[in-house]
Amino acid sequence: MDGLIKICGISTPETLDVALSAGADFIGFARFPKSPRHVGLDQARALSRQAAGRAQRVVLLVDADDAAIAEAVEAIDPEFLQLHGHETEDRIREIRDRFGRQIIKALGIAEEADLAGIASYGALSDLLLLDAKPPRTSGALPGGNGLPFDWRLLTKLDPDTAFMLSGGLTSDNVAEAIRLTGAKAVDVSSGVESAPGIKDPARIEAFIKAARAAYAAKGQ
Ligand SMILES: O=C(O)c1ccccc1NCC(=O)[C@H](O)[C@H](O)COP(=O)(O)O
Repeated sequence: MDGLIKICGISTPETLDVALSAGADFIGFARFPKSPRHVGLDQARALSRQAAGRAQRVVLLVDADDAAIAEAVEAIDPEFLQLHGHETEDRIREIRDRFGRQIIKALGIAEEADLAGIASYGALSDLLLLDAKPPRTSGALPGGNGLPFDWRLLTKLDPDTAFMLSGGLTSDNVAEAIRLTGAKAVDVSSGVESAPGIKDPARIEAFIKAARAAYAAKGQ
């Protein structure tokens, strides 16, 4: 896992094309109706076909039941399921075994104590996503809030810990985030948007260019 970039919350063929052409490694499709990035099944099916073979397709789910996972898997045929809720270790095992897809488990980080979950969730995940904890305000989304956490917390981790970093990343701060945390994969949503749910082609290209340059500077 080296030098990877995920663009999350893609919902149009035009912005998908920009992300793929700019070299995104992962494309995330949100299946969470409260999200401004939520995609319907038919829309997701078409976008997934467009991305097939060009990037890893990720379905983002929040505490989804089996029926919701099954319909997303049927429509999108994703390589990865991203679990962005309060899924327990047992539930993650069950989802992995039942649906046979690679797992990205998101873990919210706000303070040092939150790092405790990294070992156990990391062992159950193909990729562990370290994201900012959502704000406590009512109606806040579980992710995609454009808020960074204190990246210095991650400097306490064993340097061999593999994780994907997200939360408030932009083309302006992604190089510093990679340099400081040693992240070998980064994920962005709000930072490549002009408004919630509206992806901006120029920001997608700028983000991918900045992340690639930062990885290259580290020889990745
Ligand atoms: O993006 C959403 O709308 C969303 C909704 C519910 C749960 C997770 C969500 N996004 C997860 C992601 O993978 C985002 O890329 C990640 O949280 C970073 O978001 P941002 O800080 O906006 O870049």
